[in-house]
Amino acid sequence: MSDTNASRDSGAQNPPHDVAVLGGGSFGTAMTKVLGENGHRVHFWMRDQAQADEIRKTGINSRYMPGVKLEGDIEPTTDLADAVSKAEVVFVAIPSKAFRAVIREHSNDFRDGQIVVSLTKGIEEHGFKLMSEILQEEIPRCQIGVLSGPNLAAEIAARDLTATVIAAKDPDVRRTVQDLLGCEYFRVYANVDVYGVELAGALKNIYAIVAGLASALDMGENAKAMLITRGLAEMSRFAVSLGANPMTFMGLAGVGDLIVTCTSSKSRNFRIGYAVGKGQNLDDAVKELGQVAEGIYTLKLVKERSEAIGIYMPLVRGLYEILYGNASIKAVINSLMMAVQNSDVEFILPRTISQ
Ligand SMILES: NC(=O)C1=CN([C@@H]2O[C@H](COP(=O)(O)OP(=O)(O)OC[C@H]3O[C@@H](n4cnc5c(N)ncnc54)[C@H](OP(=O)(O)O)[C@@H]3O)[C@@H](O)[C@H]2O)C=CC1
Ligand SMILES: O=C(CO)COP(=O)(O)O
Repeated sequence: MSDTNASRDSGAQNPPHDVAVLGGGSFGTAMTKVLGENGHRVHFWMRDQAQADEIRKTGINSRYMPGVKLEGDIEPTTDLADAVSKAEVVFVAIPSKAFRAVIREHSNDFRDGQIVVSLTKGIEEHGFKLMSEILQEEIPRCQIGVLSGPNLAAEIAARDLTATVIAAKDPDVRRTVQDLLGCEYFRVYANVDVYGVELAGALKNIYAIVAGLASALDMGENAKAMLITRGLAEMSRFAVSLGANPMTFMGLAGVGDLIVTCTSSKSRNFRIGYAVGKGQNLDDAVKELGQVAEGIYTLKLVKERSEAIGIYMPLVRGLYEILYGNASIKAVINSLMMAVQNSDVEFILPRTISQ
């Protein structure tokens, strides 16, 4: 598949590069599309040979993005070592549950100084590790970045105007990723708070589930605004206690991503919450979704961790009781509404500790 000229008019002003995208799901496909349209040669790795064959033949990933045609110099492959060896920059969009295993199996294929960027918004079960920490452990000789923001895959694939954040310690990594991805419909802002950007992307999935529940229950607009804003207070309280910069939560990777996933049924996490709010059981909702909803795993890990370190997260606790403890939604809402009335912005007015 090679149609480089068709794509050079899409806004890319930089010379073409060889890049790799690992993960053939919705987000890997969306980012492959941006990179391909920007004129880069994309070594697009997935584990399913039939899927790679289909993309090579038709340009379409019908399982994850039906009707979306990938244009440009796209090389679908099931050979990860080959994809990585040819790439200057590697983007990883593999769900958090499989992330370490895939990287570890191929750790020798990465080169010294190669830029590796995680696109994954999740947390590893054992040790509460974020994906950039896994990359640091498995391929420490690489330069690592994290891309996160309000980035619904389907909208990016439709070339809807979108912005995201590249977080990396090294300014060259930030600039390289901005140059590779930026175009007339996709803007890449920079941040140096890697931990905050990455944790924000994982945490907001929990509140997207809460928002889906609220939508299923036909809650009013006031309630939706309350949930989003208190979600922001709760996730930033937790993240700051672990070392994130509170200001990151005012940016695209914080409040930006929270807004998009809490207000859109295009979010898979929102859809899970909506289904449960309509009475469907969690397992059936996940099966029916057929794609990853990281929030259901993140919820468990954050509940455990917040309790271990003594951080008050009433929405996390309430959602956990609904999804995993069989609590009635009505009882949880009542207990949240009747809790001690407290500080709005606790970075200005500290919370009253009451429990
Ligand atoms: N979709 C979105 O809008 C966005 C997603 N993200 C994040 O990107 C990450 C990936 O999500 P997304 O692409 O949407 O997920 P999807 O559910 O759309 O696709 C999952 C992909 O991961 C692959 N996969 C699953 N297990 C393994 C494994 N063991 N080894 C190799 N590949 C595996 C699947 O392959 P197979 O089909 O063969 O099972 C499939 O290609 C998530 O962390 C998500 O939060 C971030 C921003 C936006
Ligand atoms: O992270 C996302 C948008 O920024 C995608 O959210 P979902 O995984 O809930 O679809």
